[in-house]
Amino acid sequence: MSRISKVLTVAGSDSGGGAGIQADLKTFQELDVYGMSAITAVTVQNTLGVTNVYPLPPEAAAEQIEAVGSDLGVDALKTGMLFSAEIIEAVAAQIRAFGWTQVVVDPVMVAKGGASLLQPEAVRALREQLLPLAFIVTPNLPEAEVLSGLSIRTMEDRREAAKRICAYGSRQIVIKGGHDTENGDRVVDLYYDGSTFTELVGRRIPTPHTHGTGCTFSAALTAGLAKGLPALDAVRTARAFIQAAIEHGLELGHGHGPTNHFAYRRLQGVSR
Ligand SMILES: Nc1ncnc2c1ncn2[C@@H]1O[C@H](COP(=O)(O)OP(=O)(O)O)[C@@H](O)[C@H]1O
Ligand SMILES: Cc1ncc(COP(=O)(O)O)c(N)n1
Repeated sequence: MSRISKVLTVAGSDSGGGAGIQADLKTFQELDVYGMSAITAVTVQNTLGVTNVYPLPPEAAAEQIEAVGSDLGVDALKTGMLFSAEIIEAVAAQIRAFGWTQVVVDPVMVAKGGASLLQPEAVRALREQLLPLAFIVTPNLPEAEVLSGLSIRTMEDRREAAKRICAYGSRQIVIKGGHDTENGDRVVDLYYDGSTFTELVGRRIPTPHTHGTGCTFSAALTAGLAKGLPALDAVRTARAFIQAAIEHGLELGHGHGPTNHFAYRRLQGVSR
């Protein structure tokens, strides 16, 4: 077998299996990369919501990253739920120490049910410590508003927010459009590489089962980068992966169900 790409997720655990570390590892597996994890927090969560969050000590995140980085090696990594400024600082310090550049920052702030996954006072650390290390940052619309300080109504607002967020140091950005219900039957993600904007337009699937869409998207993007895809191609693959996963949602649980991580591979007819 040719050399397998190695991918690390630094994120929170979702006991329900649809978001966080669990979504990331499933996505990595489906995209034929070797998945590793550094857990930052354990959430008590199902499709109905998050009922508790147990953050781990910042050293726990740092030591897990050190363990995999020093032994197995990391071709690309993503960050998800980081919860506190102290964990962000510990994670950023490891990324700097290893000199990793293929870094996808998914600036997770709030779960779909409304529970906070990032302390409000940690936003500054996210902007100042982590964004300068990001190859691509992937906020949803509410996260883009917090990071840019702008209220985003129009595509023009979104482009301005993208520029402002990139000014913190991220090389590229995708502002995801899942929360924008003004676009009718379209969902539009906006990609910006520091000079050019690209709108990725997909069909909006009318479903409540979108738990873990952001995690899954950023995990697929990270897998693509690890395999050496150019950034925009990795973004397009991640869009296709999440589109299939939402379209063939599993309808599990009694609330916002998870997406279907098997769907993309099955639709591609890829066999291993
Ligand atoms: N109903 C939907 N139909 C199709 N694509 C969607 C839908 N909801 C979200 N997406 C896609 O899923 C990804 C995650 O989007 P979003 O919901 O904005 O992020 P988050 O899960 O971080 O809140 C994006 O690529 C977005 O376009
Ligand atoms: C542990 C954890 N991390 C992230 C999310 C956000 O999920 P989404 O991808 O739906 O925004 C979540 N609900 N739980």
